[in-house]
Amino acid sequence: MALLQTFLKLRGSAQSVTRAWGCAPVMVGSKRCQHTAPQDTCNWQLLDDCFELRYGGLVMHFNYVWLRDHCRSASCYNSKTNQRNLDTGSIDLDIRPTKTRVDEENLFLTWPDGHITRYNLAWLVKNSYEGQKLSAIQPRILWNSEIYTNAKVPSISWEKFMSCDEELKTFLNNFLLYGIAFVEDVPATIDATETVTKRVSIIRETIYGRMWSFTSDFSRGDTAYTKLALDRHTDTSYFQEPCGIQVFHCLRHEGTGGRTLLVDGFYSANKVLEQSPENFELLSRVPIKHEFIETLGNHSNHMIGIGPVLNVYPWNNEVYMIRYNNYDRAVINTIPHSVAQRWYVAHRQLTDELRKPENELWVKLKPGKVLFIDNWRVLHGRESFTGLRQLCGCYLTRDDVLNTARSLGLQA
Ligand SMILES: C[N+](C)(C)CCCC[C@H](N)C(=O)O
Ligand SMILES: O=C(O)CCC(=O)C(=O)O
Ligand SMILES: [Fe+2]
Repeated sequence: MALLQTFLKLRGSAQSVTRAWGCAPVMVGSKRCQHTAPQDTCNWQLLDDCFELRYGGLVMHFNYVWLRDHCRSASCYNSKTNQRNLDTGSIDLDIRPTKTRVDEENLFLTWPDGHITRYNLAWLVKNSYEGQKLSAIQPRILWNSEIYTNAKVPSISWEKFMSCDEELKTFLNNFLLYGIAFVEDVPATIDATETVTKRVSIIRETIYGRMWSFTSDFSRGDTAYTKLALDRHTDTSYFQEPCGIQVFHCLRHEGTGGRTLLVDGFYSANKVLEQSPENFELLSRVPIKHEFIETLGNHSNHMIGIGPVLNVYPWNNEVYMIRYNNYDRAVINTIPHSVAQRWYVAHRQLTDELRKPENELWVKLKPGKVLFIDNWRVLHGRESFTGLRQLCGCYLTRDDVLNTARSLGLQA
């Protein structure tokens, strides 16, 4: 759908696209393609190092080995298992097609051994680098407190959530768009929290257990197990793959304070990108370490995670994960002194953005209200509190949550 929109948006500008040809065309062709707009033609050229295709307002370049590798014929690709049969290692790296033909909907290439590949033109648009570059892997709505509040995202109630797939789909759609979502009226027990969680996906067991429930008893070597305030952070930044989703359910609180703070890390990252691309680049290129060291009675834990603060897809600069935990950030020894100052400046800019009061969403978690947080995107924190407060929850594996979303027809 998104691609189709891109496609439609760009089509009008096709005529104005100009480009200096990289190398002398060997062969050119042109075909009016009836299935789109009347004047939507598709032009192609066999260049020395790639096949150039102009179609649907895009100028696309396909490497020849790529084209051979992506043959979807029955002998090259098993469409029952969606797996490649073709041995990529057997393709001549200097391969070129011997014949090219285009009809209304398809491109046909004949290879030196006589094998013919048919590519649907819309498939090529969708799967081209140029097409991919224009669309987001994950469409999102970046938010500050006002944007999120004005969006009036509805909470889903437990009964409907458990019984109706459409409700689960709405919930996941909101979760993917905003990075947070709530289920209300859940029985205030660990079991019910587990049930509601399993409706979404598979629980990720960690050093904290599967389902956990904690109070301020300092049973683990971490500030979370106290009554102290916690500044905004992502959890398990010290895992090589930080947990994708965090679930919180406050089962009881007899006291004051203890509100939960939520901040959209991608909103702030985007501000850094807009204001200072160099700072964004530093935060996305320079790897740092996070660490968790804990000594329990007869057992100890030492976790280390290495990666940049901002993890981005290099082809479109889309952020897909933020690691931000000033408590758990380890000694920095992965940055040469010549870069350290600039990195701290960049980190400060991101910190300033994350700390702007207008970016803070404060919620008081009450028994019955289960919060799902995208731990790769939305930072959480808490206000200090008094009295007995019991919080339960768990982590989810990200791949499996996205899998559920895709199975319901969502883009994830
Ligand atoms: C959620 N639970 C209480 C189980 C664990 C808390 C882990 C806290 C740790 N500093 C981190 O940020 O990962
Ligand atoms: O107590 C809270 O509200 C959250 C503490 C925390 O950051 C955590 O458990 O990960
Ligand atoms: Fe946390």
